[in-house]
Amino acid sequence: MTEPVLPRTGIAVDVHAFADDQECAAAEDGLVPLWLAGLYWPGERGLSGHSDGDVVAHAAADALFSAAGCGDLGSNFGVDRPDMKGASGLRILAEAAEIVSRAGFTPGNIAVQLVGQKPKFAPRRDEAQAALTRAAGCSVTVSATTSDHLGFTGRGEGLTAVATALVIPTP
Ligand SMILES: Nc1ccn([C@@H]2O[C@H](COP(=O)(O)O)[C@@H](O)[C@H]2O)c(=O)n1
Ligand SMILES: C[C@@]1(CO)OP(=O)(O)OP(=O)(O)OC[C@H]1O
Repeated sequence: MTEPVLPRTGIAVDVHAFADDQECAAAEDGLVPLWLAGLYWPGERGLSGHSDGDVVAHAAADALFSAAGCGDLGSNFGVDRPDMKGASGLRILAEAAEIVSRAGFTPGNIAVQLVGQKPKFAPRRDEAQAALTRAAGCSVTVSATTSDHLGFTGRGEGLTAVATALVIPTP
């Protein structure tokens, strides 16, 4: 009997700290820019990272790798590769979708939840989902929640994103 071809699910979490005062002082206009869910957030303190620190895009990419059994962010992009310095989350997500497709899987959809007090995400949800969906080549939806001022996200020390993805073995 032949095995049924089933979709596969993946899961991922990404965390980045907000840039500290020293990093902001070293930045061009005194504030590290925030890149989140593929969008620039004017006036908001940015995240630390080797890349642009976009937790939403990173969690989305890592969930695709998880679903396809293609390793993870670090095994595909390294943790300090010079060519990834400042890399945008949208680039990482697009490249992850490409890697997964080459491995024989069609990305089905990705669902991400952002955890943090700010920025207030909901007003820009449609814009963010459109940018992420374009990069991934499949539907990406994003919800957001605070942690009720609890923990490191609640204290405004950083952001977390949790993601699931579905991929379908390409016939
Ligand atoms: N960074 C965030 C966090 C939350 N939201 C929206 O607020 C709603 C209520 O959040 P609670 O944590 O108090 O349940 C949430 O459902 C989101 O719609 C947001 O936009 N940005
Ligand atoms: C994306 C990568 C690329 O160097 O950079 P970081 O900004 O460190 O982000 P992280 O989510 O910790 O994943 C690791 C890296 O692959």
